[in-house]
Amino acid sequence: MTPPGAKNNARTPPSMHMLCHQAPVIPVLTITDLAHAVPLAEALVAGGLPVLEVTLRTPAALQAISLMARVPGVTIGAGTVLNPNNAREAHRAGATFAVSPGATHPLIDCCEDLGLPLLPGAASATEIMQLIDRGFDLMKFFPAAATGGAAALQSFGGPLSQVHFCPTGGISQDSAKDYLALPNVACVGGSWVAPTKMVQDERWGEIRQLAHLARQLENGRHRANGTDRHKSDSK
Ligand SMILES: O=C[C@H](O)COP(=O)(O)O
Ligand SMILES: CC(=O)C(=O)O
Repeated sequence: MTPPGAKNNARTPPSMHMLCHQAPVIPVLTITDLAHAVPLAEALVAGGLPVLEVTLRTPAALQAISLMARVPGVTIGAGTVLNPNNAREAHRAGATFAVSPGATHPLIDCCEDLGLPLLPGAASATEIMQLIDRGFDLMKFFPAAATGGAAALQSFGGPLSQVHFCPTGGISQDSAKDYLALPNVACVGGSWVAPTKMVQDERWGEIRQLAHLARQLENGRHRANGTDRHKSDSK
């Protein structure tokens, strides 16, 4: 239910749908060393994953977003956006979308004011319904594996079929297939394409390979979730 005082005009903008349909996987990145930001983004985009989420969990995150935003072909978003201040900082740094593990009305209102597309998180039918009330039809499902995985999303697809999801949390190259086969999954998010040790060791070629494998998950994506769908979303 929209509480008194909360604005009513938030919604999932068409651009957020388009981002989620650009590639089957959005890498979720936590950057500790700023020197890794650009080569990491280059490796991921070269492997076929152009939409990246940098979590605001490290002191380097905002500067990393600014640097990665300038890498050709990359669309950069901020993750772990928990409150209006996080949203404003991410927007100022150059993030073109925001991702949150949950959702609050102040965060939704702030992103709406900034014109910053938001992918809000939900993990239960009630949370999904509250976001539908705020106008959203595309959400993060977090923590995906721990909250019932693909089976839970399949069940939500019955009563809440108007909503599409980007499940994130505990997803691997293997389990991603089960999610992407569902008609209500737009894409999945995950850190497996940029493992911490591989980033620390600057093994960019291997990360590009992981991204390339993840891109191939496109082949098992549900037909309604292919690149054709976003054309109708953006009308
Ligand atoms: O906190 C979780 C991140 O959003 C991504 O989850 P993951 O590391 O399990 O892929
Ligand atoms: C986990 C998550 O949803 C985030 O960091 O944005």
